[in-house]
Amino acid sequence: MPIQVLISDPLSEDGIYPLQQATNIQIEVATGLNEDALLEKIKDFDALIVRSQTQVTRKVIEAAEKLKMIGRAGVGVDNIDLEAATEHGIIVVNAPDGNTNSAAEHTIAMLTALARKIPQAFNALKNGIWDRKTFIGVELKNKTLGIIGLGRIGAEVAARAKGQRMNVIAYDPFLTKEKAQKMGIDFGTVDDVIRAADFITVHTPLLKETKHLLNKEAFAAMKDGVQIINCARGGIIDEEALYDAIVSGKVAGAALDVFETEPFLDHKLLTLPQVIATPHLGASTVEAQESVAIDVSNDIVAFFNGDPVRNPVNLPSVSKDVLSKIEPFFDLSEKLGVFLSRMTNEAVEEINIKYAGELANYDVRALTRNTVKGILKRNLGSHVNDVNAKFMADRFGVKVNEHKTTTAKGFLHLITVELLTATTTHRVAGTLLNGLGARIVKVDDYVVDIVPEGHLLYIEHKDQPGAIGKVGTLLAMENINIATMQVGRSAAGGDAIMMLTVDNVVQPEEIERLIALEDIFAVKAIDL
Ligand SMILES: NC(=O)C1=CN([C@@H]2O[C@H](COP(=O)(O)OP(=O)(O)OC[C@H]3O[C@@H](n4cnc5c(N)ncnc54)[C@H](O)[C@@H]3O)[C@@H](O)[C@H]2O)C=CC1
Ligand SMILES: O=C(O)C(=O)COP(=O)(O)O
Repeated sequence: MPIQVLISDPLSEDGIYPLQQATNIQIEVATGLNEDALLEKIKDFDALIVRSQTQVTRKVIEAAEKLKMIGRAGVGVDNIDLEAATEHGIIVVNAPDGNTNSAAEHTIAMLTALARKIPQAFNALKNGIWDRKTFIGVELKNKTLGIIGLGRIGAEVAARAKGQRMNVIAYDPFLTKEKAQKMGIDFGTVDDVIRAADFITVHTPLLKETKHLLNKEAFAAMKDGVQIINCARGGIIDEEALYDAIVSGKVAGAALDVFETEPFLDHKLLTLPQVIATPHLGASTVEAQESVAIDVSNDIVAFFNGDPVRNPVNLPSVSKDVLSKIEPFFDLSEKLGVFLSRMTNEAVEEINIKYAGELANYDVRALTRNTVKGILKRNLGSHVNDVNAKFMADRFGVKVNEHKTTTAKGFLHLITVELLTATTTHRVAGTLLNGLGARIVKVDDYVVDIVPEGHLLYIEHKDQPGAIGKVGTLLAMENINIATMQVGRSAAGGDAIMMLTVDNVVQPEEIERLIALEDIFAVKAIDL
């Protein structure tokens, strides 16, 4: 029986030739299916290829009895329930490089069209109006382009904007001063970018952290007359806030390719003359479509031939033997990474992971990948997983070192993770206690005993009478219940930390209030 591949979104005919040539593969193209039709159809297929339209929900995955692989002919996998796919052992691959150029070119096209009001002028002309007054534009030269998210596409946009003689300022959690200097651009925080830019373009994935990154407050902080471009994902910009900012005159224009809900029709943003829009066309070129289709097709052929795939998004790859020894540490190793990632906002330069005790006898690379994933996922979200964690670290120039020693100072096993940035080093150690489960036993130089679960608060403070009380009182005022609390100090009257487990998520404004307390130096909320 040949391998059945369903293509449920429009794909380049030329790009799928690797599938057409494979003698063991049969292809069916069925685009525009609604969920019910897809639920029915998917039952018979071994592989599914999609673009951004098809919503590969948990329900679809659960109905896909034979499905072993999903190919995303493009970058964003936010239309695929990765967790469900992984749970069901379905490998997801994407094509992260094939449409970079097209998306960057589309962004520049939108930027230029926006600055010179080309769509509006063309529209008027089509309607028989020869109007040379209304459509006065602005030059790009010497203007500042703010880029939020300097990955593949963001970096290409930066290079092209420099060609337009624009100044570029960017923010990306992986952007360091050296990298920025090499690219001939400025770098700063999101706030710096927002305040400095005449045009702002976003190129991040849509994540919890990037959802409504450009919101009411962000628009208020921008220059008057700023112009906005979104060719990344709907939802990074709060569409309501954008509408208000345009109507109030704060934002002079916006060019949108992607929307919170697609298709994007009958929306009030489209009634504004300052808004130009395309229907998610960033990757819609002959070249990009051929390239992404070739990439996923090759990966599908490779996978069903038992060969390694090039662009796995969620592929687990641990031998059964090793798995039985290290599996109990999977959750802990990732949580140590997540914990550390919350302790600094600076670009990560190096990660050292030390396995002490019995663990040192095993191949722990899968745990290392898990920890690295835990660290990187703060900024990469679903773009990073155990399979591509090491690759992502390499891509962002983050060194990952694994160390082993058979002595674990009183513990049967101990995993110590160290995270280095340009100016700071943070360390956290964890273990599994026989019958008691996972514990974090050290944070920097402080000995602790924390169950790595729920909502944690890490607070640096001065060892001073009343410091703990102030924190307790403020949290009580905010109606946040403290479940557990531990303190550690370097010396009496010196630096100290509090580690609290609380019953609710601590909101950013509550953190601000804690930081404002006397003798409190740093507060980090860590959700595990
Ligand atoms: N309109 C379209 O048709 C297309 C849209 N896209 C979308 O463009 C986006 C970017 O794609 P790529 O550049 O290929 O991805 P990438 O993974 O190479 O780059 C994303 C960058 O965003 C950064 N980032 C993550 N969180 C951030 C935050 N909070 N603030 C600032 N930066 C943050 C990451 O560090 C990374 O460098 C994706 O959402 C993708 O789906 C991609 C292709 C076509
Ligand atoms: O690659 C991406 O992330 C895109 O947004 C492109 O989407 P599309 O394949 O054109 O539906």
